[in-house]
Amino acid sequence: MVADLGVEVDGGWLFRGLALTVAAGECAALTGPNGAGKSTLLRCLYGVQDATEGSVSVCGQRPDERSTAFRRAVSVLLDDSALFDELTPRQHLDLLLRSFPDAVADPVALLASAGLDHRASVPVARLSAGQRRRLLLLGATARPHQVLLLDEPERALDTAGRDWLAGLVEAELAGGTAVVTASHHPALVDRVADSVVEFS
Ligand SMILES: Nc1ncnc2c1ncn2[C@@H]1O[C@H](COP(=O)(O)OP(=O)(O)OP(=O)(O)O)[C@@H](O)[C@H]1O
Repeated sequence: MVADLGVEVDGGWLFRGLALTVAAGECAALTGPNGAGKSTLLRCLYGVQDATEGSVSVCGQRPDERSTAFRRAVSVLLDDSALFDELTPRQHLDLLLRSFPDAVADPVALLASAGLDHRASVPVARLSAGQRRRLLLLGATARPHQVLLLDEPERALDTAGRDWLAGLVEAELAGGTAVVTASHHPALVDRVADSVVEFS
């Protein structure tokens, strides 16, 4: 995935010499303090930020979020991932599944799995932060992908939501997805992840 990667910010190295390889069905967790560079690495992997040095290859491709082939291979939940306030969870999933006709997913079952069935027809603007997070995670996992990039997916989730998230990532791994996640969630870092990259 990455070799000898370095990102320089304001004349100093945020990180340098970073190597990371994640095989299909494996999960790498990125940990470390706020501001250490975890989100920056995820942005480099999705092609929305350039590294200063080193190489990045995801699914054999140079990351480029404008490339249809890349977007079909790599799904993502980043800091700035957003929803349409006026659309309902059901409308979001219908829209997504229309965009990816080969996605095998039942929106009713998906919403129920995330505990959102009773909020399926409520505009997103009226959902709680945790409910919006659950919908973003459904969106990221329902579309076709081989690689899943997650930035602190546990944010805003309650205890049950965090358990659901851990199960969701485990199911992704069982299905052969390669997962890279920045996380402070012990279940993801200590139990689910196959490797941990500690930022400092
Ligand atoms: N292109 C850039 N220009 C300016 N500053 C940048 C750039 N890329 C990253 N940074 C800075 O690098 C630092 C690392 O940010 P990043 O969001 O990657 O940290 P993080 O480990 O994900 O933190 P958190 O745990 O708080 O989410 C921040 O201070 C950020 O502002």
